[in-house]
Amino acid sequence: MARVVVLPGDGIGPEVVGAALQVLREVAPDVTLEEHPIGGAAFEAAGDPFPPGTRDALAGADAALLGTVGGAPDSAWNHLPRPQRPESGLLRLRQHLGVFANLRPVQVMPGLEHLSPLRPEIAAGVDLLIVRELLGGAYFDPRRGRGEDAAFNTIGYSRAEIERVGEHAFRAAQERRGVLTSVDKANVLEVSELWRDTVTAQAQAYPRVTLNHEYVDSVATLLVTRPQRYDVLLTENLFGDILSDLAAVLPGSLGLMPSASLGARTGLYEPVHGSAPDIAGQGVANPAGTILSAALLLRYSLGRGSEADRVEAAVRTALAAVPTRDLGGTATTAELTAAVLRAL
Ligand SMILES: NC(=O)c1ccc[n+]([C@@H]2O[C@H](COP(=O)([O-])OP(=O)(O)OC[C@H]3O[C@@H](n4cnc5c(N)ncnc54)[C@H](O)[C@@H]3O)[C@@H](O)[C@H]2O)c1
Ligand SMILES: CC(C)[C@H](C(=O)O)[C@@H](O)C(=O)O
Ligand SMILES: [Mg+2]
Repeated sequence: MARVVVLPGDGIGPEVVGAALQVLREVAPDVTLEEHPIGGAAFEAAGDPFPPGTRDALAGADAALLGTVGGAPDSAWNHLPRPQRPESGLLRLRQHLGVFANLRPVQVMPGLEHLSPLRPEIAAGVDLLIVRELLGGAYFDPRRGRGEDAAFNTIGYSRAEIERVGEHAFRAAQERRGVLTSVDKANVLEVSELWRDTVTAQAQAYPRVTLNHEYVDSVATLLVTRPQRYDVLLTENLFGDILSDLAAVLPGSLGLMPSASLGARTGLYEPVHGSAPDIAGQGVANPAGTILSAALLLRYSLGRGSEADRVEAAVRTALAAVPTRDLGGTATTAELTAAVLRAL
């Protein structure tokens, strides 16, 4: 029987995960859901943002569903030694699982164009996928350091690291509209030169995919002015972090953005947004990104594509009927969740 490890985390994490669990229990009642602490909550409980108990629970699990980690700007957590901070717990979780390919789909769902702050002719029909490398680059490179008046980080990638995430992007493009845009800064960075060379060589194996290379600064503009030109975007870790928050403008809110992190037996599913300390505890967070992440979990880790389709359709219906506050509506977390459950 399938087993999913549930990691609510901090801030709005428990609120949005609570919503997704209601949906999962409805469409997949046979799946075992097991909650464990992560992030600041785990630091408070166990002195470690990724405690051994949570790590052990992941062994043999089919998937993990994560909420969010991290505190407000003035949180004491931000002054802990870096390995004890909530965000380090999340990075260690990703590394422990070995999930190097982070898929962040961005869709303006039919009938929900009005939720985008962009003009309808720009937003309508947008359906793109950001494939973000998740275990390399500046985030994990050991060549880093901080002195009193100087500090440095390094963006290092090996050909093998680029190839393995590239494979996910090429395969996704092949199954979609066949256009892959590799995002880099090859006009300035050597690491981007290697990225570009590697992806170009890989393209030989995917004759049905058209490969383009674009500079990340230019993509930042085109993503919100001409988003319909993109199908799959492949990018390194830090560029992908930034571009995926920017892409949230397209559907209308960070609260709508799901993600799937793949590459290992146990997939990790989490919304793209953070712990939103400004609205945490108020019951107004948009749970759609987490519910849609649960749909990705059903599709990719549990092989239940039809249930995933059902959940996605229900979210679309619910958002059209009762948009949450981040989308200009008034629905609370509970009201949107109830609407999703009704629409299933
Ligand atoms: N994956 C993660 O766990 C993750 C991701 C990003 C940031 N963080 C952490 O979260 C904390 C806050 O970061 P931040 O403020 O830069 O980013 P954030 O994504 O938490 O919030 C940015 C803005 O978007 C809003 N927002 C985000 N999610 C929403 C939702 N579901 N519904 C409605 N509104 C939503 C917030 O209210 C806020 O105004 C920090 O500690 C940061 O390190 C965690
Ligand atoms: C919280 C942080 C470590 C994380 C990241 O930078 O990967 C987040 O911003 C994300 O996008 O998932
Ligand atoms: Mg981010």
